[in-house]
Amino acid sequence: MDRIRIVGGAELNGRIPISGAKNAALPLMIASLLTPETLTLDNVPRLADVTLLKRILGNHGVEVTVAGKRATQDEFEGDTVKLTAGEIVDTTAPYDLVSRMRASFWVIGPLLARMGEAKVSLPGGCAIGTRPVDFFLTGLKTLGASIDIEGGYALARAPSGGLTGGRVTFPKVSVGATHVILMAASLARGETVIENAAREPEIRDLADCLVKMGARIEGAGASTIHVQGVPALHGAEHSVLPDRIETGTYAMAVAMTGGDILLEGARRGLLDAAFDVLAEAGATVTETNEGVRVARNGAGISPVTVTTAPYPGFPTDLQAQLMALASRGAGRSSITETIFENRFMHVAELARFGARISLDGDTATIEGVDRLNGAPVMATDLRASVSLVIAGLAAEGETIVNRVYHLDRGFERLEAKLSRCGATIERLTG
Ligand SMILES: CC(=O)N[C@H]1[C@@H](OP(=O)(O)OP(=O)(O)OC[C@H]2O[C@@H](n3ccc(=O)[nH]c3=O)[C@H](O)[C@@H]2O)O[C@H](CO)[C@@H](O)[C@@H]1O
Ligand SMILES: C=C(OP(=O)(O)O)C(=O)O
Repeated sequence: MDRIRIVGGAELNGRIPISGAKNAALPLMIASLLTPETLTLDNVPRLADVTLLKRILGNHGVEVTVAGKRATQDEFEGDTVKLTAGEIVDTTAPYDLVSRMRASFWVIGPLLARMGEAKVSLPGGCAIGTRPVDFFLTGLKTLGASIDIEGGYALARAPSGGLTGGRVTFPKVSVGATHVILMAASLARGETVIENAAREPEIRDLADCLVKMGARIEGAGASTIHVQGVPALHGAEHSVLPDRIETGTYAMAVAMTGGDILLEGARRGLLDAAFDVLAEAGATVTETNEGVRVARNGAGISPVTVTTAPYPGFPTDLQAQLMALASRGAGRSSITETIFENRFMHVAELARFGARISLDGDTATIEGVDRLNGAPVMATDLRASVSLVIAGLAAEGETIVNRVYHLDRGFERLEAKLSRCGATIERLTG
């Protein structure tokens, strides 16, 4: 099993290219199931989750071709992926594939809308909470579907005339359920109104692509979305938006190690809440026409008080990375996690570096320390893993991060991106 070895203590200086967003690429690829024509996606990141989704879509009959753009190892441009679901050959998404990635459950929306049926295993994904799918199922029922849970699968059927529009009001903001109802409603008869919709930029990105495919959607990016269903969608070309979580992660890294990094292609406006917190912590954040520049020179890290929230609030997917940063703060920080009930697995691992963190319910209190010391640590989920990398970069001495397959789900060529900025970081294979 691969591990990552880091020798910490160096500042980060230089440029880090930001990849296409995992959490946009996945629903965009799934949207290819809605049309028999070709959907061409540009700027698709090379990630384990993308590879797995290609397999899942292939199982349904989607032809996937990839045209990589990189001629040399130093080029970080994303892939162009063409997806053609000419014929859906299988409406079942099996357990062994779906259990490995939460987003694979989302095929239920387009399969049901286009084929009138879907049998999809209940999902897996990062172990950060119970993560039920009740909002998806209630929402699809509102569009007329019947749903049974049998043998660990959701069996969904549309009425004989297909799905019909309806008013879907989510009790709580859900990114995945918003993606799924958006896709299903695009091919339903009549109007669907989605209330308390997620406002994450990845929702807007999916909606923009669906509109290029012929969907009629208004309000994506706001809490109420109106969809007028159309009988069929067609092919389109779309470029995946930059990854705001990757952006925030490298921004936290340089805020922690010190130095000056240009996050190429990043957009500040996708991540205002996190950049505001970084500025409060002592980093300088400047938007340029090439991306976002983050620097911390000389000054220490100020403590912060942060609560995670749905967009435009501070993202839960940056909570672990912020905790790593706060562990070196000059004083007491407080971080409250409101999205997932079990997203503190990194606390025990950060303690191995000498971080002083105590937990009380959904709130972590972090007493900043003057130095962290490198240690062997274990990655537990995607964002927790990268918080350990950040801590390792700032710690004195050697850190070994075990179970790095979590990192490969969401961070493209992490070691290459960091080592070109002065970090001592390498992958130990086998
Ligand atoms: C692939 C992808 O885009 N993953 C992101 C997506 O996950 P995901 O779409 O799974 O997260 P949701 O927004 O659905 O989850 C938000 C909350 O709603 C709850 N819930 C959700 C659905 C449901 O049917 N019932 C229910 O109770 C969840 O357990 C959680 O407490 O948004 C999360 C919140 O920003 C991010 O951390 C993930 O990185
Ligand atoms: C939690 C995440 O992914 P998933 O929803 O696929 O588990 C994530 O991207 O941080």
